[in-house]
Amino acid sequence: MPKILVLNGPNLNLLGQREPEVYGRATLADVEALCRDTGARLGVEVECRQSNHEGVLLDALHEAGRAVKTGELLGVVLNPGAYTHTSVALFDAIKGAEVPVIEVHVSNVHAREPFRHHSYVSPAAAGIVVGFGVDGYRLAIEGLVRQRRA
Ligand SMILES: O=C1C[C@@](O)(C(=O)O)C[C@@H](O)[C@@H]1O
Repeated sequence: MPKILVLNGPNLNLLGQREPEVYGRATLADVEALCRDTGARLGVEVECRQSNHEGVLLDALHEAGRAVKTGELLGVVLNPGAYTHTSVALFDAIKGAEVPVIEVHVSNVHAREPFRHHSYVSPAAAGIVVGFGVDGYRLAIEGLVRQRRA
């Protein structure tokens, strides 16, 4: 069965308790269950990982790039959290590993503080889903599967 990696970055382990007026009440476990259910409906296995460490995210993207080349992985659904707005290294990893990435943000970053308006990840992304709450993960998985099966 083809696979998708759902990769969550810093502070997303706090979903559900973290600023619920911005991010809602769903926990990371809820999000991961939603992702696995979405994958099951589409005939895709979903692996979920979360890290608060930039280097761990980079290593996961490099590994994902290798798995895409062997045909084992379709791509990555990535919520880079605050690294979205700071990390040239994430941009370089996505480009360098040649991994199809759908960037997801739970909140509408463009309606928030100006420092959230710029993303280093977006120019390297194959698609972007912003502002749909945690349902954005479902939309991103559906979009990635459609893109990769087209
Ligand atoms: O950690 C996050 C979460 C976020 O990526 C989102 O999902 O809305 C938006 C980022 O600006 C923020 O730093």
